[in-house]
Parts: sequence; C-alpha cells; structure tokens
Amino acid sequence: MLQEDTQQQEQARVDLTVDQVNQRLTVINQQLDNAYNETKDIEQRYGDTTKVNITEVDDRMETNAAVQQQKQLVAAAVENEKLLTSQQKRLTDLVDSPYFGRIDINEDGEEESLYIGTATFINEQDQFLVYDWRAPIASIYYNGTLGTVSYDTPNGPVKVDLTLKRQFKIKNGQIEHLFDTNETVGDELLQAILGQQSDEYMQNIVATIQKEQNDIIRDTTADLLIVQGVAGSGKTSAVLQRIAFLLYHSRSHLEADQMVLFSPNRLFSHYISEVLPSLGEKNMRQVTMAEFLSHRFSGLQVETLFDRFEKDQASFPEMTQAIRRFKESAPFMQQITDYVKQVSTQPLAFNDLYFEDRPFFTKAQINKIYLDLPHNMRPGDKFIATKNTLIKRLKRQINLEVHLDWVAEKIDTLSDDDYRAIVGDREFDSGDLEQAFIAREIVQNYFADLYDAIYNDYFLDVYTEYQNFLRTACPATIPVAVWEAMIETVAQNNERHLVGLSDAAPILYLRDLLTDSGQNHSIQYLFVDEMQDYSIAQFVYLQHAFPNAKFTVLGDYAQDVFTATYQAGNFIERLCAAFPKLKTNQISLTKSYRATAPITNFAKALLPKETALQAFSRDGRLPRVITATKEASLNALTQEIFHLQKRHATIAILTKDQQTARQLFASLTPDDQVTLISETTRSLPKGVLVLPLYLAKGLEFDAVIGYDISATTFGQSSDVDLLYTLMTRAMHDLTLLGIGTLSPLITSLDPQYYQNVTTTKETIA
Ligand SMILES: Nc1ncnc2c1ncn2[C@@H]1O[C@H](COP(=O)(O)OP(=O)(O)OP(=O)(O)O)[C@@H](O)[C@H]1O
Repeated sequence: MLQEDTQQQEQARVDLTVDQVNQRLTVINQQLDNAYNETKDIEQRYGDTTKVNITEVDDRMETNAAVQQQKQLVAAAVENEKLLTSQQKRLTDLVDSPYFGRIDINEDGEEESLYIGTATFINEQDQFLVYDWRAPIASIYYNGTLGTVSYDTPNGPVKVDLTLKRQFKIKNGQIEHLFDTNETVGDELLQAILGQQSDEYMQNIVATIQKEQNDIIRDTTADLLIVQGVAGSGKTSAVLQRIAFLLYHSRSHLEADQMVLFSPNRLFSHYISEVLPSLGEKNMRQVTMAEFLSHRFSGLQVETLFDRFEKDQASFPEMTQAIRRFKESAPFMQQITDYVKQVSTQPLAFNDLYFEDRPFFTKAQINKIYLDLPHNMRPGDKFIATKNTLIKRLKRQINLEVHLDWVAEKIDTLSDDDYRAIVGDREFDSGDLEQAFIAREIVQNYFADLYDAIYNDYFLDVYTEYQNFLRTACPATIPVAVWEAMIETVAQNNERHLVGLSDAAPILYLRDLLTDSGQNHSIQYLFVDEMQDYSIAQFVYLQHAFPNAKFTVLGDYAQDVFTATYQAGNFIERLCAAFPKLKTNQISLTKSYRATAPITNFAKALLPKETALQAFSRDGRLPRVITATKEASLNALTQEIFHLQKRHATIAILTKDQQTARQLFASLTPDDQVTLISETTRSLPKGVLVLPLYLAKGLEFDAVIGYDISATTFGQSSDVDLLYTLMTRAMHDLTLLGIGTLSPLITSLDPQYYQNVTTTKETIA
C-alpha cells in the first residue's frame, strides 16, 4: 500500500494537469464557436452568390469563379471546425482521466518522470505533461520491468534505467487507485477492469496492454503478421490498438480509409466500432467476407459461410469435403495462374455482345481479335487490347451513325428539356458545331448500353471459362465422374445466378488475371480477424486484390467453427506455405483474459493436453452443467435464466445453428424479455439473447447458457471447436444445458471443472 502523501502528491499532479488542460479547453471552445460562426457566415454568403443573374456570359464566368472560391472557403472552414472538434474531444477525455501510467527513468544520471495517457498534452511552457501511449518512449511502460531497459528512437535503440513504474485509475479527475509495480503491467488494475460487466461496445485496453500484445501493436516490419491467440487473449483488442498505433506513427502518409478490417459479421463490426474513436482516431473501413464477395459479384448471389454451415449440418459427404479442401487450397489457385498463362493462346469463353436483339460483336469476332494478338503478350494486356479494339470499332460505328437521317430527325424533335440536358452551359462558335455535338451525344446515348457492356468486360463469360478451367484441374484423388458432377453443379448454380462459396475466390481470381482488373492499390494495411474462417484460396485472392497491403491476420485454430469438419492440420503452416516470399512474423498469445479462471479452465479441458493456454487468475463460480429430459428442458432453461438475471445484464443463450435458435425463441415466453439475433442484426441489446454460436464469434457476454449440449448435437470430435468457442464467450458465468444424454465431449472431462446438476427439480441457488 502506497503512503498517503504519495497519493496526495500524485493527486496534486493530476489537479495541475487537469487545470492546464481545462485552460486549453476554454481556448479551444472559444475557437470552435468562432469557427462555427465563420462556417455559417460563409455558407450564407455562398447561398447569396448563387442567386446572381447567370444569363450573361461574363457574369456567369465570374459567378463560377466566385462559387469555386466560396466552396474552397467552406471546405477550409469545415476542416478547421473538424480539427478543433477532435481536439476538444481529446482534451475533454484528458480532463476526466489525464493519464494511467507513470515511469521514472534515469538517462545518463538525469532523472525524469513521464506520465502516459491516451493523448499527448504539452503546456504553454512546452513541458510534456502527458505522453501519448504510442510515443516510442511509452513502450517502456508496457515492456519493461525495473532496471535497464531500452526503447527505439529514430536514431536507434536507447538504454535507460527504469526506476519506478506506477499505474493509476483516474475518474472525474480523482485518483481512484494507484499502484507501483515491477511487472510489465500489474494484475491489480487488470483484475478490476476484467471484473466489470460487459458492454454494448468493446473497450480500449491502452492502460493495461500486456507485453506480448504490445509486440503485436508495435510491429512495423512484417508484411504478414500472424497472431495465434487462445480465446479471450486480446487479439481483437491488440489489433485495434495496433491500428491506432499505425495511424499515429504515419500521420503524414496514412489515412484510416487506407486500412481495411475483415470482420466476422456485422454484429462484431458494431461491437468494436467505438475503440478507435475512444482513442481519438477515425475508424478503419470494415467489411465482412460475404459483403466483399457479393460486391465483387454484383448481381449474383454468393453463398455465405453461415448458409453453408447450416447446409452442412444436413449433409456433407466425404467426397464433397475432399473437393472443398482442394478448391480452398493454394495449389488450386496456383493452377489458375498456370491455366491463365497457357490459355492466352487458345480461344476464350467470350459472349456475343448484343445490340437491339442481334449480335453486334460475335464471340467468334472477339476471339479473332484476341487470338490475332501476339502470343507472348501477358494475358491481361491481351484482354485490354481486345477491349480497346472493340471500343475503337464501336466508335467507328458511332462516327458513321451521326450522319444518318434518324439522328437529324431526332434533333428536330428534341424537347427544350432534352436540349438543355445535352447542351448544358456549353458555348459553340457556330450552329453547325452545336448540331454536330448534339448528334454525337444522341448516338453515344443510343449505344451507351453496348459501350458499358464492353467497358465492364461483359463480353467475357468467366463462369464458362471457370468450368473450362475445372475440366483441366481434376486431382488424382478425386474420381473423374465425381469431379464432372461437381462441374455440372457449378454450371447449374450459374444458371440460377448463384456462386458456391468455395468457387467465389477462384472465379474472381481467374477473372482478374484474365482481365487485368480487380486490384486496389491504395489499401496499405489489411487486417483479418478470425483467420480460421477463411480459406487459403481466399487469402491468395486477398493478397492479389490488395497488392500493396501489409497483412495482419489473427485467430485461433481451436475456434475453427466452420471448417473443422473437413479441414485438418495446421492452418498457420498452410498460410505461411502459401506466401513463401512475404516477410512473416508470428506471435502467439496464450493467456486468456476474458473469463474467470474456472470458466477458462473448463474450456481448456476440452482441448488437447499440450495446448498452451493459461487462465488469468480471476475468481468466479464453477460452471454449471444441467441435464434435463426433453420435457423438463424448457423449465430448466427458464429457471437458469431467472437465476442468472439476478446477477447479470446480458445473458446469451447460444445454440448450434440458427434453426435451433429460432425454434427455441418461439418456445420462450415474452416475459423472459428475449431477443432473437440473426445474421442481419446490427447491434446487441441488453437482456436475454438467443443466437447461433457462429454469430457470437468474437463477442462476449456476462453469462452464457449453452443450449442443447447433447450427444446428438455435440457428439462428434469436430464439435470440440464449436463447444470451445461457445464456452469461451462467457465472462463471468457459464451454464451448459444437456437435453437427454449429455455430450460425451463433456462427460469425458474431469468433473472437478464443473458443478453437475442432474435433476431439474433442484432448487437453484
Ligand atoms: N491487456 C488487456 N487489458 C484489459 N482487458 C483486456 C486485455 N486484453 C484483453 N482484454 C479483455 O479480454 C477480453 C477478450 O479480448 P478480445 O476480444 O480482444 O480477445 P480475442 O483474443 O479476440 O478473443 P476471441 O478469439 O475469443 O474472440 C475483452 O473483454 C478485452 O477487453
């Protein structure tokens, strides 16, 4: 326990800091008021200017210039306002809690105390009252134990002596807790934070980042950073702090919209959406794989991971598994690369391009253009050259068409509105020139659909080409008849405008390689959460689609909910093998923070003995396992909900699939205040939630009830991943309800890990 005068001295330091921050805040508030009035003022003047008479040519030009100038002024004023608003927010946060850490260092005999918080604050005398947690020197706070430590500077590593490390919890400008520690970041504060109730939004963890998490956050060298972390080890938290870190260190050349996070579902996106704003940063872009694919396949319906999981529950034969394994592998994508190289000397699956119900360019004509090009040209260049030729020929046709009678007739009958829409505010030196301009516009409009079809590459039938490719790709392990049947299914799907999930990345890859398109060069960083849900083929495609992006990929192979049934072996090894040329760094997180120790140890017991997983030492009740007959199960569940509601605000009932969730929801009475969560749900309410466990990925709840953990539903060894994921969503309380016969995955565990409640008549404590 620290002495009282230490507490007083530190409180005085907090008061001084808060005082100076408040002074700055007063200035900023004033500036913000001025900026707001200025913006309003300019907007008003801008509005007046546009009312100027614009019938005279000179006036109009003048007005245009004035409008442009006003627009720039408005943009500058709005920008200034935005900047001030973000400063205001940052300072307001500092007033509440100016910092969370202090380090005392001795550098060449010179003693210095540094205070670490969410943002830097420099006072009028240029003293650093608070250092941003991302400043290079702040790494000492996270990495160092007392004694000699080093931190990176632009001139290389610097050694200093760390003599004190102090942690604070400050709220409303008052120190609530304060501890000195020799650990990297001490347990006491972490205990207090982790014991809190869950929230609709994930919290930032800057005050208590752990050493291994810090390595993830501050890695700047890897092209492919792979984080394998046990459930609840802070992977998602670390990656969000990493984004904040990267934005801070690359202010001049990196914007938040040059970063993309692939997240498992929309609920998750909502859950994490407040972390970056709480650190004063803009959010990166977020997308789910399903959204990304359906955007790239505009018009077609791409099977989602969730659809497929539900279908697999009904039937998933061994041969289908083998085909899926192959199509999702790196060698399969390599075969596409090889196919594209060789196919450029053969006819491609082109479409006839129709115009007014007759082929304008036939596929034979298009293939002739394509095949007449030099054989050694890159396939993508060849395609673009073909496209250019088609456009040139269409333009030639337009040049001929403008002189035809129908065009002159059309001009004569043009309404005033149509005339104005075509001519706009253009000026012509003569009537003839105006006539020629209008004629060209009319003809171009007439051919616009055809032009768009060429421009958007509709003349390539990539689906047929994909089937052609598949015919060349049957592996020795799969009987030809089975492979042919699969190709037939792909063709039928295509007829129905459907794309199977395992075909999606390969088709896009084939299309992009053939057409030299689909690459986004502006994205600098790409983050993939729940990496085990992605196929290697999808990673190959992502790497192709974002060629300049550095990848941070995180997940847990023990939470392999979607592919455990057909995919064995080490995911990370397969991933590394797919990208042998990338500079890779692997970090492993083995300590789990989310749940109480009894919950984590129960979940851990499911995994192979050698799994490195350590529970954070937070006390809690033993998980409960209830077994009930079918008839008594609803009653048992209701009682358990009632029992948990006394303690917690959010209780999630997790089922194996959506269908079970729907049925269960229908049988619960409205008195239970239950919400059914589905794939389209965007935010999580408080109360009792029913959802399939795959939608709960990445999320956490105060209490979890695993529903129907029975021999029939969780009886296979591949169900371990599902059950482990389910159990590790709980923070404070976990109950498993078995209906009929309890799952052998549970009965085979040492009963010391849980409290067994076999009779539902028992009065629940
Ligand atoms: N250093 C830390 N300080 C405070 N809380 C932490 C820390 N690390 C993790 N946590 C907390 O632990 C919980 C789990 O973190 P997170 O969701 O980031 O883990 P994860 O590894 O992504 O989990 P999962 O794979 O199970 O979805 C969160 O409540 C998070 O706030």
